This record gives sequence, C-alpha cells and structure tokens, in this order.
Amino acid sequence: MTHALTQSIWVDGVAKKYGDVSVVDDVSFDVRPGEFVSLLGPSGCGKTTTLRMIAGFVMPSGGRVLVNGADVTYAPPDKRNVGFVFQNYALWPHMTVLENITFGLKLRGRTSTAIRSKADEVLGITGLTGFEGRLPRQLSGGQQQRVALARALALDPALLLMDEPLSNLDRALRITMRRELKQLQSRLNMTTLYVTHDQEEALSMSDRVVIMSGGKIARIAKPREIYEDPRSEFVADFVGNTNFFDGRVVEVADDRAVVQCGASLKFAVTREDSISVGQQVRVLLRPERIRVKNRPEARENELSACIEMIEYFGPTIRYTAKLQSGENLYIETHNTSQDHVIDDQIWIEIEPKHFRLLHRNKA
Ligand SMILES: Nc1ncnc2c1ncn2[C@@H]1O[C@H](COP(=O)(O)OP(=O)(O)OP(=O)(O)O)[C@@H](O)[C@H]1O
Repeated sequence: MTHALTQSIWVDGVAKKYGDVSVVDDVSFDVRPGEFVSLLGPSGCGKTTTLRMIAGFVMPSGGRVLVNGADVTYAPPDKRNVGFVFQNYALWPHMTVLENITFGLKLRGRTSTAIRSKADEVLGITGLTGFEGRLPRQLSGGQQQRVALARALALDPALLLMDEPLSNLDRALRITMRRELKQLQSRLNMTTLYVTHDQEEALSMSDRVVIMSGGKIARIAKPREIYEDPRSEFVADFVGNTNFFDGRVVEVADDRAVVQCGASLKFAVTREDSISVGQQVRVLLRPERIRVKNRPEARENELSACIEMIEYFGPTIRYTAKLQSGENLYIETHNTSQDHVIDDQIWIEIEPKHFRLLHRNKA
C-alpha cells in the first residue's frame, strides 16, 4: 500500500470567510511525498478549517488545493482520495470493529475477498487483530483511535489528514500513541498532515511544522529551527517558554554586540549581520539556556539573582528568579540535585550565542 500513500499536497493561497469574518487568510504551504507536517497553533487560529478545506468538507472562499498535482479545490470529499481521522474518532457505535473498517470498502463495491484481505492488512498494521468482533464501547480510547486510523487506511488514501487525533486520550496513552503513529507513518511512508495545538506533539512527530496565528501562517520550518530560532515573538511565546527583554544596541564589535536592557542590565550577544548601534531590539532567551551556579566566576553575562519560586517537575526544575536589576527571569535546569530554596541568592551565566534578537521596529 506504500505506493498509493506517497503523494503530495499543495495549498495555494487558500482563504475562508464566514460572512465578513476572515478565519483563514492567504494560507500557502506544501506537504511533500512521505512527509509528516503539523499545523500547530492556538485554539481558533484556523487549523481545522484549513484541514477541512483540504479534505473537501469546507469550501474555500479563495485559493486552490492540489493533491498530487491535480486541482481538487471544489471536488467532493470522496473524490479526493484523502483519509481523515477525527478528534472524536467518529466511529459508528452500533458496528463492530470489522464493520467500521470495511464499511467504506463495501460502499465502493469491492469484492468480499478484497475487503477481507484489506481488513486483515489494516488490522495487522494498527495492532487490532483479534478485536474484529468488538463494538467501539468495548474498546479503550487508544484502541478506538486505532480503529479510526485503520478505517482511514483501508481506503488506501493518497494522503492522511488527522485532526487532533490524540487529544481525547490521557497523557501517558497520548505519548504511546504518538510514537506508534509516527512509527507507522514512517514505515508506510504516508504523506500526512496533522492538526494539533500541542507543541510537544508537533515538535516530536513532524518533519516540518506550519505555525498558524489568527488565520495566517506565522512560520513554516523544521521543529529544531522553530524552537532554536523562532524569529517572532508569537512563535517564541507559543512554542516553549521564553524570557523577553526590551533593549537597545549600544555597542557592535566583530563578533559581539552589547544590548542595554535597563539602567543596570546589559547582555553581550553574538553579533547578527543586520545589527547596528541604536537599534531597538527585543531579546529572547530560553530558560534552559541559563546556567545556574553558586558563586561568581568573573565571566561574561554573569548576573546575580534571587530565587522567588521553585517548581519541581522531576527531570527538570523551574526557578522564577529576580535579577538584581529588578527583572524577572525563568530558569529551567536539569540539575535537579541542586537543593535551592526560596530566597537563595544564585549566580547565573548565559553564553552570548544563546540570545536571539528581534528587531522591535520591524516586528
Ligand atoms: N461554520 C462556521 N461559521 C462561522 N465561524 C466558524 C465556522 N467554523 C469555524 N469558525 C470560526 O473560525 C475560526 C477558526 O476555527 P477553527 O476550528 O479552524 O480553529 P482551530 O485552530 O482548529 O481551533 P481549535 O484548536 O479550537 O479546534 C474560529 O474563530 C471559529 O469560531
């Protein structure tokens, strides 16, 4: 079945308006053969509407949808050869697992031998062999989600579209299913577009992530690029935690620049080409890039801070600290053996390469 699934999607300037309200605005991206792409964004940003326009459940107000080069913008859903897995599974409650999986094949008039053989194949792929006779209510959430996936795969779709397929599962099962889904997707080389508002899911499963905000695309990049170099305040804030400081560039040298972020707070940052003295910038700093130490070592970007809050997560600890200059700072550390308490005075150090700058006048 691999051959039929290695297809591509091209979404070209797609828009959706309800009355005067624009909910998706000039959205363009592609999903290449065999690629796993996530649409990630906060609630209401237009992810589901975009996915449904690709599936054919919602008609676009503008733009085009191409599947494997063919314009399917106005084609009905059953003519697009696209598999869809919904958040709530949408299984038929009165049908057994086997009936749920084979229903679409029967509608398409396949022979009973072909139906049984395809059912056996997808039951095997999704680990449901032996569950054929059960009704959906006799299955766990994870098993129901697998039936929904098996039902979509049974029709040999060109592409798989999934809308928050794991969000109804508890955290432990979500993580297991995330891995299973990803392994299956890689093994079958399925071209997949996956809607989620869960950044961990998007970062861990995707080849590329499309971040949406207010109906528009905020960024398209590989997970690591999105996290390491978010390029906008929205992306930095939505994906992971970030410390923000407003400042002005006061010095530019060969490989360094100095940003003044308050009367007594200065950071030496790795120089970017576009930077010049006097520029207003927003400085971004990921909390886990901050090194915590107990004593000063007279190093660059070394500051003293006072711990105001401690959150213990097991593998990591998050400190909320106040810098001597008055700014608050989030710090995350894997060094959970450090036994700090509230009001402890600590020293922190940040390597210049860990700062990211946004140009405030351009933002
Ligand atoms: N049929 C409709 N009529 C009017 N407005 C709609 C309709 N469907 C969706 N919307 C609006 O379009 C916007 C985008 O909705 P959409 O479901 O695409 O967002 P989403 O990013 O998938 O959100 P969530 O993560 O909450 O599902 C929302 O403001 C929603 O209220």
